[in-house]
Amino acid sequence: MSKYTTRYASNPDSVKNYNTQELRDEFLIKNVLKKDELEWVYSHYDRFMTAGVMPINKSVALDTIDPLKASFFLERRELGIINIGGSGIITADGETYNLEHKEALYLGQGNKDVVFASTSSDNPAQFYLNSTPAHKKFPNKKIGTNDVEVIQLGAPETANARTLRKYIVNSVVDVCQLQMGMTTIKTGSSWNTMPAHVHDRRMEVYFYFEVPEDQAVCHFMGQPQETRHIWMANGEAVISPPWSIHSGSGTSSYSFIWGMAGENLDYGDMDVCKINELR
Ligand SMILES: O=C(O)C(=O)C[C@H](O)C(=O)CO
Ligand SMILES: [Zn+2]
Repeated sequence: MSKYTTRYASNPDSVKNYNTQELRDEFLIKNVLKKDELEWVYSHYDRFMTAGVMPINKSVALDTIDPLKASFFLERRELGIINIGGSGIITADGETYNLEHKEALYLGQGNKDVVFASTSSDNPAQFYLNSTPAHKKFPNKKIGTNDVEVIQLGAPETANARTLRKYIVNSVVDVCQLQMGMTTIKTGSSWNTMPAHVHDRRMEVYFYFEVPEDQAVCHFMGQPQETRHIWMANGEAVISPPWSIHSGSGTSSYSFIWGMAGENLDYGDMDVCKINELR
């Protein structure tokens, strides 16, 4: 049986009074990638679910969990998977998908038997998973590195030069509400998502990886005039409520996977904050 914990939605006025530990308990997801098991974080922001699995000694099945009250996990949900490890194999109702490093898979509503495996336990796959409620069945689709939409953002002068890769967006794959992609900060830059933005229409989760040992990312959250920070280590994720900015500055370069869900599928629907008006 897969494990899970629940995170309820919080009011921004209450969050203003949170101390460091309370902020971390509410929004930080530690140690996302679990060996040989799935452990979900079920957020009540848009009922967005986050997990990560490294199959090493055995393959791992996508079991349903009690809060879904569903006979199988994808009965009323869709799932996005990005592999940040070695070669992996995902089977979904008899179809096999081979996912190499930094390839992705979208699984639509209705897939009953889903199993995650690694090609080699010496270099296991590391599957990062986001799932959202779905109202319609769309076909499964593998997103290889050539299918991804790539954009360059920022500049070295403003310490925010980065490459953004859109994997699961509606110009690449048909989805109900899930969007996922990956951003890599270029060497010498530190900032992601600066200028920062909010999108009250959607919540978002950032999963930081490729953070070198002994380095960290300082993630900024909160309403634009009430920001707070959470220090993040490699392999940790953070929940961003719809009312919150989500931006980070690392002590080195790093990558992160962003996943979001909510009212619309318009990636560009963001309310950008003026840098010198942030507080
Ligand atoms: O570096 C960036 O900018 C991002 O990666 C932004 C995220 O994609 C995002 O927050 C989308 O709403
Ligand atoms: Zn965003």
